[in-house]
Amino acid sequence: MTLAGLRDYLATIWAVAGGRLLAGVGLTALAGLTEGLSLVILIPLVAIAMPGGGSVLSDLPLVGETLARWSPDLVTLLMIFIALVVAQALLSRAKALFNQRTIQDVSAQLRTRLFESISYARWEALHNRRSSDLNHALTHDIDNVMGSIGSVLAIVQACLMLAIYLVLALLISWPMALFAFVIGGALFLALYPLRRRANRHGKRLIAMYQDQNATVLEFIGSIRLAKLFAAEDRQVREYSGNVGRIRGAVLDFAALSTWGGVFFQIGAALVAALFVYLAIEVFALDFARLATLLVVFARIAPRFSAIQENVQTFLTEAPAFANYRRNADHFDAHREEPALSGATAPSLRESIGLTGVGMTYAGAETPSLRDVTLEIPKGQIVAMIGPSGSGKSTLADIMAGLFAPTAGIMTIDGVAIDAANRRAWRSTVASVPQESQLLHTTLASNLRLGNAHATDAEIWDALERANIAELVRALPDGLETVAGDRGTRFSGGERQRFALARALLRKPQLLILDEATSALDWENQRMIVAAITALRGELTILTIAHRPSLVSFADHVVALENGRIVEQGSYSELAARDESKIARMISGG
Ligand SMILES: Nc1ncnc2c1ncn2[C@@H]1O[C@H](COP(=O)(O)OP(=O)(O)OP(=O)(O)O)[C@@H](O)[C@H]1O
Repeated sequence: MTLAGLRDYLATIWAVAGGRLLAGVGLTALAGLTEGLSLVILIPLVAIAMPGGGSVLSDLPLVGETLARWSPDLVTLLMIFIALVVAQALLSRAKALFNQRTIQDVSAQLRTRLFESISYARWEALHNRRSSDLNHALTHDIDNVMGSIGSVLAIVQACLMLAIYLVLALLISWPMALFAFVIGGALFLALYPLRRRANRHGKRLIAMYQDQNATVLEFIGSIRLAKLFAAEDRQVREYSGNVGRIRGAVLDFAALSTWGGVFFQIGAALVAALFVYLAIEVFALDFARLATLLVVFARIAPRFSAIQENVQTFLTEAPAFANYRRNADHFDAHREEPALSGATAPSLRESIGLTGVGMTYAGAETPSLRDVTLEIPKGQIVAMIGPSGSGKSTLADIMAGLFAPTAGIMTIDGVAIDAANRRAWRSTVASVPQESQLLHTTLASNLRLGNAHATDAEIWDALERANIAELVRALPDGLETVAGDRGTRFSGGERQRFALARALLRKPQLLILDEATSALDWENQRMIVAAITALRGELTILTIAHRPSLVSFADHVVALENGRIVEQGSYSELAARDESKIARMISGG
């Protein structure tokens, strides 16, 4: 993580949880103090048990004389001890809750913020991204950032506790305290190369999890395909290979990171042995102080290793914040402005115009559309035909306001569709794609995706128009029937008719059917065509089709080839011309 990255990381946490962080530090300090005092109380306790212990008390710096004068009895000391431990336990609990809330708040904010950035990004910035990478960014990356915040809090708090213990230890015996801290610090620094290597391993692991995530998502999306091609073996091999690599990497990581603990434990034991030797042989420390110092250091050692472990976790997990930042910035830079402002969609009263429209996809060498000029009067049904790859879907996406063309303009009654009103225009367009999906919820909720405020009467009207009302009426749960995962409860033709009903509920200014009937049998095609034909004059419709039966009802037919319009006219006019595309389609050429 670069310095600027670290500053950004800390500033982000501070912006969400600034005040609470300070309160957390305050609670930690209080908990540390009470814990420290509950240890110091050991000195008078041990002193009471020792003959002539009074002199031990009066030798203590700062509080010695007061304690010696007060000379508390055993029961009082024990009660103070218990009170301190109770206070410390309650303070530690409050601190843990504070920490958890800070972590959850930051994570909720980062997740929502990234989700928003992705949701409002222009389609150009999204359509080529692997969905598994987006999933990874929203789940694993943020989980890692949460983990790293937990370690930052733990590091800050452990440092604070160390400072408190250091003061206590200095009060008890400053030469011994200095000795222990210098050696402890040196041990910590000596383990730096180990931490660096662990960090590199951590980064490798993140990349592997990302790969695994992609494999799983692709697998789930293509189970049917794998079955059809009997390619389960390949998928299982790919997955198990990935799992095996992750297993190896995690074990390597564990082998490496656990060495830190081993070295630290051995180092701490050596230091403790040396410490006891020096305390007895060189500094001739009394038993009460030696025992208390040993207890204090016994508490300090785990804190040092906690810092060591948390620094390691931080270095492994904090790079995810850089990923988060890169993604959020990328999608923000492609934000569809003004996504949330009140830009209104141009209203279609006369015609949709395309003038010299061209489209070259990012990274593509040749344009997918060139110089398309077309006028679609309101209320007309326009059919688009052309071979595969001729640019039909690209043109439909531009007309739906999903993409901005890279050349030329699209107008509604002469008003240009641009960055400012493209999203508003899109919200008045409805599309029925080649294969419609339904969400795993009730039919009513699925249909209301088209129009959240649609009344039941409007829903039934749309179902009638889409030729599917009868089927819904026959279902025991009617509109409350759950569609099943991706709508598998219904056939492809039924799903298409639900999708058409959903599109109609939107009362769109333009309805786009992108090969909406191509996957259907004759009966289902007939039903959809009947539904579309009944909308003539009422809606402006763009339909993309391969078969003549699916364009014969159109008012106007446009043929595309290699991204250009090569022919257009009325169906009957084109059908009558021997050499026309339509004539060739009808004769099966
Ligand atoms: N995201 C993309 N990046 C690069 N090239 C693309 C992208 N999407 C489509 N293309 C290319 O643009 C051309 C037009 O594609 P498009 O999907 O519009 O054709 P189509 O006529 O709808 O084809 P089909 O009938 O097979 O669906 C094709 O050559 C395709 O490879």
